[in-house]
Amino acid sequence: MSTTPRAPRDGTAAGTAGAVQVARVGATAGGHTLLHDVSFTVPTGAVSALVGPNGAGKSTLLRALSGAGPRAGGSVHLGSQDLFALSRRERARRVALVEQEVRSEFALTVRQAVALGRTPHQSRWSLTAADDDTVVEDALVRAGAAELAGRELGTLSGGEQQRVQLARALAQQPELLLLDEPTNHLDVRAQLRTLGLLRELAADGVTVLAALHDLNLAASYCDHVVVLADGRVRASGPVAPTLTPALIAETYGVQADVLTHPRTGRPLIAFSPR
Ligand SMILES: Nc1ncnc2c1ncn2[C@@H]1O[C@H](COP(=O)(O)OP(=O)(O)OP(=O)(O)O)[C@@H](O)[C@H]1O
Repeated sequence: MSTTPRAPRDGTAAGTAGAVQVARVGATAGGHTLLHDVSFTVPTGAVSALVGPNGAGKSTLLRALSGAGPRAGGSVHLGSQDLFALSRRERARRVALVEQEVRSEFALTVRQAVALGRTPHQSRWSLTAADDDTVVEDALVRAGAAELAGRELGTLSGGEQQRVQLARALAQQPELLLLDEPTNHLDVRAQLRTLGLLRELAADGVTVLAALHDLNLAASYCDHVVVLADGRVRASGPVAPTLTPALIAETYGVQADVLTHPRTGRPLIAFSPR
């Protein structure tokens, strides 16, 4: 078995079955409303970027969608499946969240940490399925973390930890992959490699939503964008018509010229202070 995702469970073709419909999702913490009736669609077969200024609510939203963080009302459907009608374990078989920080109370090797991604697929009676090791090795290779497999997690650099986090999520074989700033510790080559991998996963049928600060990375690799500000969706849709200079100015308070990349033909954003 490889980390190639499984076919959608309802038997319909990839491209429609795994789209995510987020409807009126809210979140509160510490007496503050962090998300206000957030609604948008994440298409499958494409990589979607979640962008917005610091404090916009991107991490809060990803945690709410995955069930890892608070959610106040609303619904999240993956295809026709209401994700919050599932048990936590069933949801973990379908949804993986790659967070910014690796948290572990135990001294784990990288391979052990990645193998934890298999937990939702293991039964109480037979803890390790025969093909789990293959899935873990494949995930390590695809995330560029194979050479780190024997290292202790706590000794890794930020960029190395980020690759391990991605490998753990791949080992989970999710249908929906949520990533919180998956490139923030990575050098430019590793950033492009990670975004390229996300595109491969999307082409294989995984629905991918990644919070990104780098709007040019989003414009180069993502097909769809959700723009969040002050806990509200300001815009969402295909990248080129959505990321306009006016929207960027209004959302980030900077002047932006949206050019056309001379080689790829995709949007290329040049910034200047207002
Ligand atoms: N437990 C909490 N209690 C009160 N406020 C919180 C809590 N958790 C998050 N917040 C606030 O909610 C807002 C959204 O935080 P969040 O981390 O989701 O933003 P973000 O868009 O991911 O930001 P960044 O780009 O800086 O990572 C911030 O203003 C943050 O301070």
